[in-house]
Amino acid sequence: MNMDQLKRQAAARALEEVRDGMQLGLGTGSTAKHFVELLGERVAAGLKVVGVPTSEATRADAERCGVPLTTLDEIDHLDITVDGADEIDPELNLIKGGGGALLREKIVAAASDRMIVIADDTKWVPTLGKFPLPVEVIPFGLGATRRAIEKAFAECGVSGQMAVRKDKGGHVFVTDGGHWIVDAQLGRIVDPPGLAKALSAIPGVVEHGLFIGLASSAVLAGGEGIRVIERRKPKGDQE
Ligand SMILES: O=C(CO)[C@H](O)[C@H](O)COP(=O)(O)O
Repeated sequence: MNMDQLKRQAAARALEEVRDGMQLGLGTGSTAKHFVELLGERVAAGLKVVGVPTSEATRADAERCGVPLTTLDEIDHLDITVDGADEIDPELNLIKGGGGALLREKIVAAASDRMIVIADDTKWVPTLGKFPLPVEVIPFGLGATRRAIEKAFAECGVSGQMAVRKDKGGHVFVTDGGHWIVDAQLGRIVDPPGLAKALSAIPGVVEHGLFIGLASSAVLAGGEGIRVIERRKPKGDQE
């Protein structure tokens, strides 16, 4: 089975949790796209759900697949968000933002009763950090923001090269919110909750790709089948 088939399997397993009448957060990326497509098939067969997309790309996919959409202004909570991840550790802390949608993804995940992470099992790591950590920043004052980020890294025992993300054409990548992303090659993040807190305190940092205490479960598809890992601590508990 190839990687894409594994991603689709994980998406199909998460879909089993969806019930009629649910309000769903729709993630971004190649794995989340499988979920939206499979959800669209269920909607065509009569399932009643509404979704909040985490990016303009997912909005377009959901519209194409016939999934009815709403916003977090029109509804007061989401039952489940299903989204991919770039890395998942045994505490179900995540690195997200490889697709650049981390800000909306975090807003949507935080508004959800449950967040189910779907991935092929190569995303499962003992320690976060091999995947470059995305930090979404305001372009104004970027030099000052970068220095503050470096200081936060040093205080949290990590260091590494930082680069402003570029698109395929070599232009600065601009997020759906109009911000830029700095990707930091940290290698090994020893204290993800501590680093998340330090980055969140920096003026100029809009959001970062550390998702701490947000995932309720992870569905990992691999050569030997599907593993579902449940978070031990309640949602929002960062200790
Ligand atoms: O965080 C994300 C987008 O901002 C994605 O969930 C993450 O990059 C995983 O993507 P994929 O499913 O394509 O591997």
